[in-house]
Amino acid sequence: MPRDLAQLRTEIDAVDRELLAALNRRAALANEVGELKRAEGSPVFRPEREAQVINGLQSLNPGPLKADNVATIWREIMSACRALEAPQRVAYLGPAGTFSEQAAVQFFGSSIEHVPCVSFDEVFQAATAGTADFGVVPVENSTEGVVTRSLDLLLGSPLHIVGELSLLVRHHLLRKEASLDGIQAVLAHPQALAQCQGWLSKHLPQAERRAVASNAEGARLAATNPAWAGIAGERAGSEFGLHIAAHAMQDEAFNRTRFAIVCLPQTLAAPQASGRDCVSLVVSVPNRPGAVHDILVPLKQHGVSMTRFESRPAKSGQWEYFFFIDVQGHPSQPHVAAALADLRGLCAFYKVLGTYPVAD
Ligand SMILES: O=C(O)C(=O)C[C@]1(C(=O)O)C=C[C@@H](O)C=C1
Repeated sequence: MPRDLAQLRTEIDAVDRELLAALNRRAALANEVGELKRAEGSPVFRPEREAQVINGLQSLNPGPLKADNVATIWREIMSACRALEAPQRVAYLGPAGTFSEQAAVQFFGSSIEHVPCVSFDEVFQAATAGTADFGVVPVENSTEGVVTRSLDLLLGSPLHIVGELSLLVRHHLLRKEASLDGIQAVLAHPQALAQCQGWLSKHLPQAERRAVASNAEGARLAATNPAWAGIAGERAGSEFGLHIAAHAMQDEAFNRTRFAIVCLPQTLAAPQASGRDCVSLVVSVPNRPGAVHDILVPLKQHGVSMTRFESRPAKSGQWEYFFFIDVQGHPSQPHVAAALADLRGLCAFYKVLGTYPVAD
């Protein structure tokens, strides 16, 4: 005879009790790990170990839970265990509801201490001064290209990149009404205004476009005036009690933003090779013909793929540039180490920004 709803729920309750007991045994073990780490002064967050745990469980998973669910659930379990070892403070461009906050939670899980900042500069300052353990900053958008301020800050900062995350960014038009009627101004971060410019020109050609410090700030202001709308994600909409007047109005359906996770070198050693890694560098070359071409030759000679090549003015007034380069691989691989050593010899300035596993 098939079991009825009450019987099934009784069984679910029993399984939940087993899960609760098992999770608390796990948390107690993590507490002990935390004591060991405190005694030896080593970092709490070990992304390569967390990746191993998730990959191991996914390969053992008999279903019906999907592999993605296994990853999401264990990311949260490990986030909670990590927080027992020591709270991890993560700085990002706030206020609550920004895509940067979403990226922070997606990378670290939700058991973090939030350090919302008013600018990317403040995110770098917080992580450098030690008021945050990590910073999360956008570095590139698939529609608008590089986030120049983040690159400029990376160049001059002691922080290094220890991870990245690629977030699907869906912008919604948020306001106190669910319609487009009577909107006089649209308030958002300049990046979001740029990512939605086609839609705005078509649907709200008369509305003023007003740049504000963050999308969540635009949403917060839109909640104070019915003639204003913000552009932000769902998180900001629910944070400020706004309606979605237009859904996913970004010009590119698959609009993604890449975020870098940064910290001081002593907070986290460069991750060991994961098998799918990347080295981010910033270099400058002597001002002579062919110098840019020359730095690419070692990569070709040693068979190393370059996945990014971005230039930023050196701000010397001399038409000199810094080049932000990402190459595939890990310095523990001899061909990568050889290519980087040769490249370094050709540069007037050479700085490794970080070695980390690439995001999906
Ligand atoms: O294995 C460790 O080093 C732990 O601290 C345990 C644990 C976990 O919960 O599995 C928690 C935090 C680390 O980032 C990695 C894993």
